[in-house]
Amino acid sequence: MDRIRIEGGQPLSGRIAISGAKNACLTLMPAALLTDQPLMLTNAPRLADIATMSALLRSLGCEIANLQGGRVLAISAANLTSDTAHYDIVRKMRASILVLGPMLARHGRARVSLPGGCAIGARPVDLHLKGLERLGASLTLADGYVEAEAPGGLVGAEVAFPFVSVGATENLLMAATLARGTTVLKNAAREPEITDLAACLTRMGARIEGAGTDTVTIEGVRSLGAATHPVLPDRVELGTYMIAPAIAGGSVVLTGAERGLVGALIERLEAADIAVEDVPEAEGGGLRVSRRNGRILPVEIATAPFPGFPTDLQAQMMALLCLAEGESHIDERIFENRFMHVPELARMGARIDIHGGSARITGVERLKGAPVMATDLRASVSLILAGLAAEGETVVSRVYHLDRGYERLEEKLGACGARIARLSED
Ligand SMILES: CC(=O)N[C@H]1[C@@H](OP(=O)(O)OP(=O)(O)OC[C@H]2O[C@@H](n3ccc(=O)[nH]c3=O)[C@H](O)[C@@H]2O)O[C@H](CO)[C@@H](O)[C@@H]1O
Ligand SMILES: C=C(OP(=O)(O)O)C(=O)O
Repeated sequence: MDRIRIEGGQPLSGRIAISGAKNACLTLMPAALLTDQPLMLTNAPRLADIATMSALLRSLGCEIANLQGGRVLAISAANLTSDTAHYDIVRKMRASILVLGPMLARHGRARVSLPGGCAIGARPVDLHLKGLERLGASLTLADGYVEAEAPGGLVGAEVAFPFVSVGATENLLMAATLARGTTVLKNAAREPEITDLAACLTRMGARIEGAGTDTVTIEGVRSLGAATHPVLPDRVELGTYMIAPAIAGGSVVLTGAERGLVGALIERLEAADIAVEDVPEAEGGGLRVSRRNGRILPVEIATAPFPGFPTDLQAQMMALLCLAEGESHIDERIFENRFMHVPELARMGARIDIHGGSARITGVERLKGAPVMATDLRASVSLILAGLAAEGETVVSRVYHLDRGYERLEEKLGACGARIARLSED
């Protein structure tokens, strides 16, 4: 298993190009199941999770061509050969559940393994299932699989989510594009990935209004067609690399970055006395993030659905606040067990107390390098960030978690002066 070694204490300077969004691509790929015409996704990230979604779609009979070294995915679901998403793939990645809505909408039948819990929480999919039932699907559970049927096709309905779910909104949005009549999704997620999915579905011929607000209306159409769609920039990768110069010192320009994707992060970084500036288009555009002289200021954070502070940046922000002058607080309100990075950060000298979903972080003057273990995707990258600032050597093991969501991480940070290397082992 590969490990990543970091020699900390190097201020960063340079440019980092932001890749296409993992979480957008993971919902755009299953959208291809809605049509027998090709869907071409440009600006796709090259990540383990994308390979897993490709494997899942291929297991259903999709043909996928990786063009331009995987930057462009050409997906055809013209000849589906299976209606079953098997456990051995689904267990690797929860986003696999996103094939359920599109398969059911186009074929009136789908069998998808239930994903099961994961490190950051139980993560049930009840909202996905109840929503599809509202559209007329009949669902049964057998052998750990959801068996879904709608032989006469799905029928539009009002679906009011009791709380915001990104995945359930995506599954229902896709399913509703081919349902008979009008579907109204209430209390829908407003994440940029939802807006991107709606834009792609619209290019394919879907009729959608209100994406990006909490009420989305979909007029079902008989069929969808071919489209080419660029995957939006990855706001979690962007946010992670914005925190890198904040914690390590220096100044980094993030290209392909959009302020609107990370508004809540920018607001908290500025409160912590980190400078975030727009780079003029004439100079290539993007955002410049710089550490000011002196200590980081402590801040209060509560994670929330978009446009609130994203749970996917909570661990990275906690790493930064370990070095603040004073006491910060973080409330994790989306997932019940998303503090696995805390004991690892503590091994590097951080002072963090956890009470339920709340963390109190008492800033220390410096962190010290240590061998640490990655437990999930964002927890792993918070250890990389801490390692950039720490004195001495940090070695992060189990980096396969990182490879799910960060493309060429060592290269991107190394180009800005970080002393970071992958230790490959067979
Ligand atoms: C592939 C992808 O896009 N993953 C993102 C997506 O995950 P995902 O779509 O799984 O997250 P949700 O927004 O659905 O989850 C929000 C909360 O609702 C709960 N819940 C969700 C569905 C359901 O049927 N029942 C239920 O109880 C979850 O356990 C969680 O506590 O949004 C999360 C919240 O922004 C991000 O952290 C993930 O990176
Ligand atoms: C939690 C994440 O992904 P997933 O929903 O695929 O587990 C993430 O991207 O941080």
